[in-house]
Amino acid sequence: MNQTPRYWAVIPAAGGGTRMGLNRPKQYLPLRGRTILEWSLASFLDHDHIDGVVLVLAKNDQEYSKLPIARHPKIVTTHGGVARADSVLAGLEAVAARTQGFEEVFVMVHDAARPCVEWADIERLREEADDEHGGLLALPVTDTLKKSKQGKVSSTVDREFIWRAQTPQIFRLDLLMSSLKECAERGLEVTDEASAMERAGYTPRLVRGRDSNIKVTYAEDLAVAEFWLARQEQQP
Ligand SMILES: Nc1ccn([C@@H]2O[C@H](COP(=O)(O)OP(=O)(O)OP(=O)(O)O)[C@@H](O)[C@H]2O)c(=O)n1
Ligand SMILES: C[C@](O)(CO)[C@H](O)COP(=O)(O)O
Repeated sequence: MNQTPRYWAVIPAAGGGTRMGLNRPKQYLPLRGRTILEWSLASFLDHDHIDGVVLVLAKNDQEYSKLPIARHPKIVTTHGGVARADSVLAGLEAVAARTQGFEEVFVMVHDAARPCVEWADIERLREEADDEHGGLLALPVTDTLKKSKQGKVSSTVDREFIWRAQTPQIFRLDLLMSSLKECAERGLEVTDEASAMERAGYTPRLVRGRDSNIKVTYAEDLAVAEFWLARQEQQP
């Protein structure tokens, strides 16, 4: 049994991007000379500690094979499912098939729709959160939070302990797989990996991320992503 920890990335890219309101999945939209997907993959492909990247594509994906990145030796593809969690689980199974014989495998799950993630943040997350609890990039909220009832405020939420979850999220492969499978078996919907780990009793570490690591969800997010990428290019 090889005892050196190994690191893989899983990039779920099987969504349809319905909230963008366009007729193609948002991960293939152009942004500063590349697709959103290529930006989201870039820092993982450049990362020496990451052995491989599993890219999870929709079964009917027509676009990935046309990209130059499709020939990248570090990328393996597989097919996703109906919900994001199904796609992530498919990606984890592909990692498991390629890492047999390694005692400790960590996996970083990162949305294909977060193109502005920075290499340094991926590395900080890897260093700070590689125990059995894992961790995620996240940011404390800065707005006052209201709970609504029929369009009116029912209460104000104490924001002191509220953080916004981002990706990447890092977990031990075996623990994340079993946690996600358990949620699926119990019919529990989870919108990120940390939720599945929390339900299994773990306490993932919150590693401070950046405002720039946005998830491109609505059409207006494209200009924001463009702004952050331009700014990153200007930095030394
Ligand atoms: N069945 C799914 C659903 C989502 N995703 C991926 O999960 C990430 C975050 O999901 P989201 O922003 O919700 O993307 P979409 O599902 O594409 O968007 P929408 O909900 O607007 O349709 C994206 O990279 C998306 O491709 C996936 O791999 N498989
Ligand atoms: C995983 C995630 O990006 C963390 O903020 C988010 O939960 C994905 O949510 P979506 O509803 O699939 O866009």
